[in-house]
Amino acid sequence: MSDQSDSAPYDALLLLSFGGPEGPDDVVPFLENVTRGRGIPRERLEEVGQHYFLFGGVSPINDQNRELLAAVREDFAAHGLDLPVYWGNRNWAPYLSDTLREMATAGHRRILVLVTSAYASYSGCRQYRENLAESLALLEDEGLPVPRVDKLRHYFNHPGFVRPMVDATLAALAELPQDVRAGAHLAFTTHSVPTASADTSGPPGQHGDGGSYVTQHLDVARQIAEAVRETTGTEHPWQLVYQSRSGAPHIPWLEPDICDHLEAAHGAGVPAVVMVPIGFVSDHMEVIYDLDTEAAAKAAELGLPVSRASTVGADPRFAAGIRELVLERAARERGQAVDRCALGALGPSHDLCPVGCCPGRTPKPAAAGADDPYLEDAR
Ligand SMILES: CC1=C(CCC(=O)O)c2cc3nc(cc4[nH]c(cc5[nH]c(cc1n2)c(C)c5CCC(=O)O)c(CCC(=O)O)c4C)C(CCC(=O)O)=C3C
Ligand SMILES: [Fe+2]
Repeated sequence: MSDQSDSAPYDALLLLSFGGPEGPDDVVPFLENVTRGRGIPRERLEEVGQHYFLFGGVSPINDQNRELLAAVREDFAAHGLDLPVYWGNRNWAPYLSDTLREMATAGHRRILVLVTSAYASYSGCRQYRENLAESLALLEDEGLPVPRVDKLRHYFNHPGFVRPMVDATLAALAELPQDVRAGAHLAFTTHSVPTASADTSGPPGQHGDGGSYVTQHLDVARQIAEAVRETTGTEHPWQLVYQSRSGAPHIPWLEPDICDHLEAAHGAGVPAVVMVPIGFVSDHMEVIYDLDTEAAAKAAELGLPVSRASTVGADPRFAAGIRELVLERAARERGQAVDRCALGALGPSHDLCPVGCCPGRTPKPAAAGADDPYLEDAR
């Protein structure tokens, strides 16, 4: 076993997230940051801006990341792990490049990165790796030392992620009226992405038919449904569905959408649905608008009872899982053999994204993978 407090060779952990607006004046510039060069129709942007304005122009995501940071720091301290934890975002302050500059200036040279997305996909993995490469290039231009960055493996099947989601699903089931509870179906939801992007998610050997993105979500959904059956003694039929689609209508994205699914379920006589947003790690805007507002309104219109499971957020078990993943990776970087904890059928994910993992539409340099331009030593 690895030393419980040895995170060497790493000297810092970086929480890397999406970012969100913190007031009405932030909404438009935030959306411009998100959609720069991504060809999202103008009407969709105006509509999404309204989602934020409905909540006073504030996304809950930044506060949720502050809570996660606090939980991770608390967990590290309680376990004698002396590793500073920083936070940077792709689309809003604190911006990744500012945080990395601060880290490099503070003397950090080996940085481990945790992204707030548990799965393989361009948006949830490679795009963050591109953001890291861009920020490192900026440091280089500024004449600052360029730290080496590594990214933690995908944690979708780590108990620190799965166990809180099981409990959240049980709690959401318990919220349903008793007379419809036993017949409830589970709708596991995640962000829709273009099918072309899903099909090329994960390492090249896993491309095709939804790629790693869909396979990994199905693995989590199956585990949660199975754990719920073991606990309640009731088998709840389940399906993986999608939400938050944003592309132009002629481009195929993963389907069915949660709202269409609710309508179909109601039409088929399903008495209630529990929505389980396994695709997200906190109850941010995609959850509180797309599920709690839009899908809930659809369900109310249909007269279909629904409830929604919470995401892991700052659950102490998630923080503990992050510590375990940090210690695991540190030990492996030191050349030590360690247990690599993973539930479900897929096994622990790769440490280093191989060449061709989750490609974008236009090739860009990406850090923290086999094709990292800043990786001097062959690994
Ligand atoms: C896979 C995935 C995740 C999960 C993994 C992860 O967490 O990273 C995710 C998370 C999030 N997405 C978020 C917000 C947005 N995503 C957008 C647009 C898009 N997302 C995409 C994918 C994903 N997105 C894609 C393929 C697009 C199309 C444009 C493009 O190809 O890039 C847009 C533009 C407007 C629109 O919705 O069309 C917004 C505002 C927020 C913040 C919420 C908050 O503020 O609380 C979060 C956490
Ligand atoms: Fe998104």
